[in-house]
Amino acid sequence: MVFCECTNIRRLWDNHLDAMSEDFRRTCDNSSRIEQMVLRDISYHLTSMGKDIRHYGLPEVHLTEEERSRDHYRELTEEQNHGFDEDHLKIVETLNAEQMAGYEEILDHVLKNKGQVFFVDGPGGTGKTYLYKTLIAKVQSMDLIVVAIATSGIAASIMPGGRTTHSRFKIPIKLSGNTMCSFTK
Ligand SMILES: Nc1ncnc2c1ncn2[C@@H]1O[C@H](COP(=O)(O)OP(=O)(O)OP(=O)(O)O)[C@@H](O)[C@H]1O
Repeated sequence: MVFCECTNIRRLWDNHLDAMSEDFRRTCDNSSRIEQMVLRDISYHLTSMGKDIRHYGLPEVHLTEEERSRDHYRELTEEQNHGFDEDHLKIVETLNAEQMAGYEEILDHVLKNKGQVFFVDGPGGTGKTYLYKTLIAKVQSMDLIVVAIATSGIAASIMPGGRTTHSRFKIPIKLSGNTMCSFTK
């Protein structure tokens, strides 16, 4: 629906509604409520890719105002709800001198609200992710938002709450001169 130019989405809907309803049928036996559940699920995924289900000619999805505004601030809500691992806070006690220097420098900028780009470099296995983990936990423990992103899925998956850059910032696959990302400020 998002990346291909489907000519008949309504037919896709008609053909696959039954299969898409399968999980929802376990908890509900009212067909119109099940249909709404499927639509909400599709809407959820479309919103995460910067799209609006109302533009696809599917049956109307009944979202409350609260749900609509929640979806609008969804990235924010997601990042706020990650929670952090208490054990990761303790990592700071085990950092080596170089990791600690990076930790203190980066955290100092966070605490003083000073914008800065840091580039943490080192051969594989020297503790970069280890450092990120404790930094992420520390900043989240202060009720601040951390957007943990990486260019590859594997790198993203080893960071707490990590997402690929393309997914988090909704970077379009096809880029042109006026392409824009879509991320809630
Ligand atoms: N200061 C430390 N004390 C104890 N263990 C550490 C320390 N720093 C790193 N490690 C451990 O070393 C291993 C490699 O660290 P990590 O995965 O953070 O490296 P990396 O630099 O991110 O590697 P890569 O570049 O391959 O992703 C991990 O098991 C980690 O727990």
